[in-house]
Amino acid sequence: MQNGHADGIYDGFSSSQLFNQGVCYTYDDVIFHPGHINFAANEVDLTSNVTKNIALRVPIVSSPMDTVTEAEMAITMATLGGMGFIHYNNTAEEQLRQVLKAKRHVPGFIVTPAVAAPTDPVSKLYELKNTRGFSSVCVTDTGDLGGKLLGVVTTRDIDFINDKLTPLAEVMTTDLVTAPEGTSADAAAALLKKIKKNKLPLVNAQGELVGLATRGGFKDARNFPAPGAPSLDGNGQLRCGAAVGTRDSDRERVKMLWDSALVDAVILDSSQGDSTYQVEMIKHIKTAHPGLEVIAGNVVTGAQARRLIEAGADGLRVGMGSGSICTTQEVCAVGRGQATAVYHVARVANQLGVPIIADGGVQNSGHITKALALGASAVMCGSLFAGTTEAPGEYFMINGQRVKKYRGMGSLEAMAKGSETRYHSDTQSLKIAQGVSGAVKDKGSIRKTVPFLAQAVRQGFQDIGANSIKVAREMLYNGAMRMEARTNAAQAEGNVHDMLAFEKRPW
Ligand SMILES: NC(=O)C1=CN([C@@H]2O[C@H](COP(=O)(O)OP(=O)(O)OC[C@H]3O[C@@H](n4cnc5c(N)ncnc54)[C@H](O)[C@@H]3O)[C@@H](O)[C@H]2O)C=CC1
Ligand SMILES: O=c1[nH]c(=O)c2[nH+]cn([C@@H]3O[C@H](COP(=O)(O)O)[C@@H](O)[C@H]3O)c2[nH]1
Ligand SMILES: [K+]
Repeated sequence: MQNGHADGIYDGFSSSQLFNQGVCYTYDDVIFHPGHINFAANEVDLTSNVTKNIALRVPIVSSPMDTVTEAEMAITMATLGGMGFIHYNNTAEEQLRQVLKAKRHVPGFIVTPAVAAPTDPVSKLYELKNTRGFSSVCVTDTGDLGGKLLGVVTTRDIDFINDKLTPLAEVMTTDLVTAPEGTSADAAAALLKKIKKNKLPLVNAQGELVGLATRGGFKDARNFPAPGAPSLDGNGQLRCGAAVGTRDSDRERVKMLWDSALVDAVILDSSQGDSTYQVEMIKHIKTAHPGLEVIAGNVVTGAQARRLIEAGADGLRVGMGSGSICTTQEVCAVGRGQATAVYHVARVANQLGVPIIADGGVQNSGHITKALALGASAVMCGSLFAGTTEAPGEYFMINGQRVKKYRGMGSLEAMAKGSETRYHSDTQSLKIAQGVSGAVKDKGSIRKTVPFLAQAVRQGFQDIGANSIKVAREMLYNGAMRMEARTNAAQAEGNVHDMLAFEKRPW
């Protein structure tokens, strides 16, 4: 037997013993016993399903929140082997635009190229340089990606232009080397090397700008860990999901996202998913768009899970009140400790063949290992990815710290933005906040964070003695995975202590 109970004396608890004592635990309360290692950490296979039919090499997804996931986050998550879910605190058209942008993106190319109109003034480039660090801009007839490419302006073109209102059309370079749509990132990099230019616009047969490769972008990529295989759909496009509600207008939204963008999965976004609204929506989607994966939730009990699975859910999101910005447990007195919620929902869902996503409360790699080892097939993160380069919004300063906004989707501020569709028409006239709004520190790019998180999780699985999520699952349910709850003192001991000064850098 694994984990040291060969002599018949049981050390620690099995999962079913630990989680059936009338106490709910969260990640920090629980600790695993080490198992036996007979494989390298690099050999640990984290491939796992986020829905019945979508597997991810890196089972980490970004939350559908308006300060976490728009196209840039979704593109980068999928490029790294994970996946992003576009929020729906916007119009259906805006959400579709974001999903399309992600689905059409080719990994290796610039995610959000700077594009201007020929009538835009030279000052526009200075503005782009200040706000986004760009030193050049593509000029198209519409001023947007998808418009006919007319030229490129770099800072070199405008160095000696004194009148900052001069239209870009007068200074742009029109003699351009371009590559056709469909050029691979490797071919684009090779061409840039050969032509000794900084920019390579991609154009389609109509001469419209569809993408941009830059020398800086390829050079930059070398500073990050190699991303590995991206998460792709059957057509070779990046995977991308989206959140929706359960109102009538959401049926239209889902239809648009599916018909126009082949969105991979929709999340029915609610704090309490066990409702007739969700049951009906799941049935509607599975009938109207059978190829589309539906993730329902959120739930925290086996009974809730069973109802949504029986309605046809392809995945479940688990967590109520565990999020860093959540006040649901305080305001509504309903929820569950996240480790216990993950364990119990996973037990039911795994039996019924439906994967679950542990959503909220993930603060570090150890929490991801715990969620996956306790039965989740993927984790969803908000706060961990808020404040990164890829998160929506601009950086600003608070007390000398560079920060970005992060807010709960049930905060007054977020509701005020989305209230028209979501709350205005409701019977509920008094709005009660279930989340807060604030800011988080600049965390740099997720291109660094996600690979390191995945590697730390592989290391955790190695310590547990499981070389894959499948093996961990067997150990969880046959009692081989041993664990205990930690007292407050044991938790304190597990953290850094008795240091006068130290720097805690995870990687
Ligand atoms: N995971 C968590 O712990 C929590 C998450 N949140 C997030 O905040 C946002 C808002 O969450 P909720 O307030 O739960 O949103 P919600 O849209 O599910 O619920 C808002 C109100 O509308 C009602 N409602 C829902 N669908 C309806 C329908 N089809 N017809 C009529 N009434 C309907 C609900 O019963 C509720 O009273 C979501 O993004 C959610 O993910 C909020 C609280 C907790
Ligand atoms: O009680 C809540 N009020 C809110 O306003 C709110 N907004 C998001 N969420 C949920 O929190 C998750 C993100 O949690 P983390 O920041 O801990 O990753 C998300 O993925 C959601 O499940 C909310 N919960
Ligand atoms: K909370």
